[in-house]
Amino acid sequence: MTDKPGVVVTGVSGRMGQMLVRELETSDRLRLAAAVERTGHAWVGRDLGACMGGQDSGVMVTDDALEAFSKAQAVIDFTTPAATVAFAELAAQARAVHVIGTTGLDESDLARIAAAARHAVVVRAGNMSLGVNLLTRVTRQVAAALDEDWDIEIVESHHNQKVDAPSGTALMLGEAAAAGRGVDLAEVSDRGRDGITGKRARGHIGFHALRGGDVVGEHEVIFAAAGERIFLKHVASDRGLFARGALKAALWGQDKAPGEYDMLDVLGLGN
Ligand SMILES: NC(=O)C1=CN([C@@H]2O[C@H](COP(=O)(O)OP(=O)(O)OC[C@H]3O[C@@H](n4cnc5c(N)ncnc54)[C@H](O)[C@@H]3O)[C@@H](O)[C@H]2O)C=CC1
Ligand SMILES: O=C(O)C1=N[C@H](C(=O)O)C[C@H](O)C1
Repeated sequence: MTDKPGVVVTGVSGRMGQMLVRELETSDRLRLAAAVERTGHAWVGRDLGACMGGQDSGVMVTDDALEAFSKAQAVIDFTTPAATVAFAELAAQARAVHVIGTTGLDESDLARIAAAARHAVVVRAGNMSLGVNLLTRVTRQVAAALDEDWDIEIVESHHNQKVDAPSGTALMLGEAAAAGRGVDLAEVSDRGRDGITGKRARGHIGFHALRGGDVVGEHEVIFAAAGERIFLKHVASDRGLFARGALKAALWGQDKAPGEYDMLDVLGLGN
């Protein structure tokens, strides 16, 4: 028996799921309690270690999320919006800390997550890295210091398997820029441009998504004015970065009151 908090990894066969398992293997603060995949997935019912190409680990992959969550203190979830909303309700029932990395969540998904957070701790961020979260702070400061003579454009690049755009990180950066300017992002957001779009609207924030190869994640905020430009850029070259951030959040959440938190809270970067 161990007193390390137990973690359930959902979407365990995914890019982030497998990275989380690898990080948990070497963690001296947390342990893997269970591994969840979607019903019908080839890994369900098999030993996780063997599925990942190694020795049997004694952890069987399951599609019974509630049963898995009831054995753990935290759920780390990088899956899909539909799965994440369902898991938020189940994690709240199990009173497990729910760390959400899933992106592409819409307003109704966010409302259901907020409802679940009345009963349990939820930590949600479109990016779990220290660098990006720090970049949101810097973006907000720069946007606050500049007026609308400075056009703001956000460019993101990801691998060719990514299914949502703009990325969760790009939206975090857009929210930060809008907050710095004191405007509502929904009212000034321009998503890509195509055709006869007309001139750029003053004060708008543009988003552009590149997809290709195995790019882990790159984000750039460009402030462009007459005669000069400022570039703020973050490059992620290792998904382990996001997994380690998620583990930190799972541990941080253990003694917190129910509610919704983000990585700025976890990293102590303030709001
Ligand atoms: N916040 C952050 O720092 C990061 C967020 N992400 C986000 O995490 C999500 C996953 O990314 P990847 O791992 O690259 O995707 P992926 O497609 O490799 O993995 C997703 C996994 O979820 C599983 N899944 C889907 N529905 C499920 C269900 N109902 N129950 C259990 N498992 C289910 C899939 O079978 C798959 O194995 C995306 O939304 C991505 O944008 C990715 C990296 C970092
Ligand atoms: O899908 C990914 O891979 C990533 N998704 C997150 C996002 O949407 O910003 C974080 C990171 O950029 C990798």
